[in-house]
Amino acid sequence: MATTELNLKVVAVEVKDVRFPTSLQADGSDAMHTDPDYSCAYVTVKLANGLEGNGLTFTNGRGTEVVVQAVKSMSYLVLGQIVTDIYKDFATFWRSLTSESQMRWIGPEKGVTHLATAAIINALWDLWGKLLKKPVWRLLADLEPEVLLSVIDFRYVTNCVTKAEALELLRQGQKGKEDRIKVLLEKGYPCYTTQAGWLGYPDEKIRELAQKYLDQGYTVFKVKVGKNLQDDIKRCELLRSIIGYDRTLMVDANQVWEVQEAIDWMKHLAKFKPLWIEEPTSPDDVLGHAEIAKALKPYGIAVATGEMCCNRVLFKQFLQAQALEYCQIDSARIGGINEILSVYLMAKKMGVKVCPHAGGVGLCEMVQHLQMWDFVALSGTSEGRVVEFVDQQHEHFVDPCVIKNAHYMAPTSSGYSTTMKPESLAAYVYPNGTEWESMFAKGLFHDPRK
Ligand SMILES: C[C@H](O)[C@@H](O)CC(=O)C(=O)O
Ligand SMILES: [Mg+2]
Repeated sequence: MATTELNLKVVAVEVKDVRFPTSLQADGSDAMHTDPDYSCAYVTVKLANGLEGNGLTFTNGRGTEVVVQAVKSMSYLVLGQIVTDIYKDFATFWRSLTSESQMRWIGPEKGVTHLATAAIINALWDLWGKLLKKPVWRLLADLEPEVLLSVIDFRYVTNCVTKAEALELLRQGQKGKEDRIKVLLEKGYPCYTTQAGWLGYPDEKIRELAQKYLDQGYTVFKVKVGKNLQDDIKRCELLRSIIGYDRTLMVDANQVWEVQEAIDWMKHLAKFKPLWIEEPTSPDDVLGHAEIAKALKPYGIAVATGEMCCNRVLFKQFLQAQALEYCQIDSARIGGINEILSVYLMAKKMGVKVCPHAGGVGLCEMVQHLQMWDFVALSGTSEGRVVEFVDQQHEHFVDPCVIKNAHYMAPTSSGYSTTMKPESLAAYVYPNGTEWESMFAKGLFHDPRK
């Protein structure tokens, strides 16, 4: 083996359980997840030459330990590989993770194994960007359409989009690409905020935050609903009184309702003119979402979902059944970029707008790259599209997302913006991090080691 190849050998795959005590302030709370501790399984893939790729999947508190174990169980598939061999036939490598004969049984392609896949795959994309010295959005945009397609496993989606159709869509996307890159570098990509709308926040905090983000130039806001109708009405009234009716409001129920309940509840909130109801019911209920979408159409309310959609197959069904009008891909739930690209391609073919989810550790950092690639090289537009922005945990990243005038600025550093600061890892690794030790000592959380 040549020395260059040996330098590119994966010599270690490490995973850390990293947690933040967000439940203390009800940050990130919704009707279903009332006390989330924003967390991640943080993966580092190390090459013999010392270069490292970092990837993560978003989790909530205790669930992290299960994902960490899944990453450990799958890491043998990455260890010892020459990383450039992976990139030469990335779709095959991706399938080797998702179809590993024994691990597959506890998925397949969903839940913990798929979250672990996402963390590993995200680390490999970060590494690819670092090797080529490009931010991932640019790496994706620079790949020839044929090469880009070679990373995608089309198994199970060819009755929605074939490889040949995908190639055509990508070729179309090449037209005007350089101009759009210029626009992106200058203006960035539009975002909305959920920060003023967490369910556990008192009214005064909502008022303050809504005003703060309004003053910063935000025109699109999302608020959590679904626990108590009278409270929802009060919260929507409050937000509308601050942002007015010229700006956009969305509501998010995080899966708490039955199908009919969702329809009835939303009729009461229709007067607040929400653009969409997000996750009205179970994330697996394609036909239920279709029923809700049909019933709420006359009220001008669209259905958005996807942050807990488990894989490309379910996204395909949502699209085929016209069960969503806004497709909310999540950068860390389905199997990483390779699979997410197939969802973008299906959404493009079906004429559905992608408005990514980003409430969680590192999700804003990653998802900006994907939506920027879409703007530059696939959909060719940001019209009617917006990426979520949640102002949490960015300070722990080496290359955090940058927002100006309610737009994500295009990242310029190499990689996927997923590298966390060593001092943050030392403080928040669970349960031995210095911050956790101090919170246990203060009695704020139970120490699991006792
Ligand atoms: C538990 C998470 O904070 C969730 O509420 C995020 C979410 O639904 C969103 O950002 O949308
Ligand atoms: Mg949501």
